[in-house]
This record gives sequence, C-alpha cells and structure tokens, in this order.
Amino acid sequence: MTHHGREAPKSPAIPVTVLTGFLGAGKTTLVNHILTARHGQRVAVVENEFGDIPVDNDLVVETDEEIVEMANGCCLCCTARTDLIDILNRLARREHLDRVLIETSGMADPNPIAQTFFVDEEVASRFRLDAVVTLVDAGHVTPHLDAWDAGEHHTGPGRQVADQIAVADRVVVNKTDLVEAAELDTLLARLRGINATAGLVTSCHAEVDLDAVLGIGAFDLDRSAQADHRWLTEDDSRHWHDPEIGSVSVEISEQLDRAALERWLGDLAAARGADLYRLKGIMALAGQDCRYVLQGVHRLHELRPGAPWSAAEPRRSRAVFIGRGLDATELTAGLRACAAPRVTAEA
Ligand SMILES: Nc1nc2c(ncn2[C@@H]2O[C@H](COP(=O)(O)OP(=O)(O)OP(=O)(O)O)[C@@H](O)[C@H]2O)c(=O)[nH]1
Repeated sequence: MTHHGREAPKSPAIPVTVLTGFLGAGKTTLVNHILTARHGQRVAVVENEFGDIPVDNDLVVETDEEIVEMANGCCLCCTARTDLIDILNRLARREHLDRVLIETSGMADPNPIAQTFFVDEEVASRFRLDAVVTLVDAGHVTPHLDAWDAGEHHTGPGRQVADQIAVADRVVVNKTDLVEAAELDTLLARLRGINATAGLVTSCHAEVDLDAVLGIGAFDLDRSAQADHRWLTEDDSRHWHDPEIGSVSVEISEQLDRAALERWLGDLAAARGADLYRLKGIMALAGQDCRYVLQGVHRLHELRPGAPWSAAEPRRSRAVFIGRGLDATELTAGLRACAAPRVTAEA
C-alpha cells in the first residue's frame, strides 16, 4: 500500500502467544492472570472450545480493555484454521492491539495453529508467533505420561499430553500445591526428558511472572538457528485424536439444589473420576442471586460464586463434561435430577 507515493510505514507485528495444555491444566487461570495484571497492554484473547455450549468465555474475567473472540466448534486444529485466520485478520484492523493470546482447547494439537502464522501471508505480515506456552497439571499429568511410556500410544490422551509438552517453548508446571516436593522434582526431570530446550517454570494457580510467558521471542528470525522446523511441515500422522474422548454439553432451565448437586458431583467423581478429564459450567442455584462457577478435573471439583445474574439473563445452568466414554443420557439425567424440589414438583 502506498501513502503519498511512498511505502506506508509497516506497523510492527503483533506478538501472539499460543497457550496449550491438557484439559484443566490451568490455561484459563493463566489467561485471567495475564488479563488482570497491570501491564497496560491491550490484549485480545482467542478462545477455542471443545464442547457444544461455550462456557470458557464466561470463565474468563471481564475487563474493559481486552477483547474476547470465540472460535467455537470442534478443535481449532481440525476444522477451524480458516476461522483463526479470519479472526486474526479482523483483530488486525483494530487500533491499539498489543498482544494476542490464543487459548487452545485442551484437546488441540497446537502444531497447525502455530503453522498458521507461517503459511498465511496476511497473518504472517501482521502477527508474529511469540511462543507456544504449555501448561502442565502437576497433580494429574503423571498417569497420562505413564500410559504414554507404557506404549498406549493410540488409546489414551498420553500422546496429546506428550505432544503438547514436546512442542512447547515454555512449560508452566502448574498446580504445584497438589504434589510433594520430591514428586515435583521427578516430574520436572521427566518433562526435561520430553523437551530439553523449553524453559520450565512452576506455578500455583498459574501465578507466574509475565516475563516468563510473554515476550519469549522463540520464533524470532534472528534466533532462527533455534527455530523448530516441525511447524513448517504438515504431517497428517501427527494429527490425531482419540475417538473415544468426547464432550457432553447439558443445558437446563430448572434452578438446581446445591446439596443435591454437590452430592451428585461427588458420586460422579467417585464413579467416573478417572475418565472425567474436565467438567465446567455456570450453575443457577435455587435461592442464589449470582451464578455459580463449576470447575472440575478428574475427581476434584469446586463450586464457587461468580458474577451476579443480570436482570435480563435467563437463569439457566450450563455444563460441559469432557472425558472418555461419557454417557450423555446419564449425565443429562443426573444433572436434571439435581433440580430444586419446588421446580421438580411443577415439572
Ligand atoms: N489446586 C489447584 N487448582 C488450580 C490451580 N490452577 C488452576 N486450578 C483450578 O483447576 C481448574 C481448571 O483450571 P482452568 O484454568 O479452567 O484450566 P484449563 O486448562 O483452562 O481447562 P480447559 O479449558 O478445560 O482445558 C479450576 O478449578 C482452577 O481453579 C492450581 O495451581 N492448584
């Protein structure tokens, strides 16, 4: 484009951080940590969901200056790379954008996402990939890595977990509160075995120094000797998902009884915890004026008060369950059975 016969000055490329990590590792927690830190930057967040009902955008903190864009549907890596290009090109037209964070779904292979920054010219001219940051759940990753080591390469999520660690420029080992020091040391050594070059940082509730995750410059041209050329070669054999892993979304209009919900969640965790990788939702509890945020990873879950319901908003509960061999009918019926008694009697 010319301006008064001269080349218009090119604005500097906007750095993009791809946040990846298995379900529940702490990606949204890290996004919120970054958004709420006092860095004075305008940050756009691109969220990708695994599940029919978008929940993640409700879990990301609301701030005035940041923009949240959604890329719904299946994994970004399978179907939505063109969506990502469209979103980025739209974002590029905005003024004052300092940085983009892409939070991938816990099931996504970050490889094709990162490739987008090299293969699409328009994107490449506006944005530069800063780094792939992989979150690891210190409390839950070990069984996945054990399965991977045991050769279960095609039957479990171990491959995704190992891939996400392998492609990282920085690994954030989160949830250190869930493990003893010795266990953490063993895990760190194991992670170095999978990826010897990525810097490792540990965190609790993803509270890391921003310098540890932003401005890494892993793909800078002047550091190209270190660049990982796997990004530039499309290899379909790496593009794999476990067919048994899926998501079940449930949306119900009845208000829920908190005690019944807690009881059901406890039973579900006991019976299906190993296969229930992730559980999250916005719950409408009877007698409460605010939404309740439900978060779960395997057998652990928490239900805590969130933002108040706005007057116009229907008080509905929405939940997404992600795991292996989940039974949609059973989950839907289970959640419905938690409806507060008064509402059940009217139904
Ligand atoms: N104990 C503990 N819990 C944590 C920590 N960090 C995050 N959590 C909790 O773990 C749950 C999952 O965290 P998220 O940030 O939503 O994880 P995520 O990777 O975005 O999850 P997906 O979107 O499902 O892939 C939430 O209940 C968090 O509050 C931590 O350091 N320790």
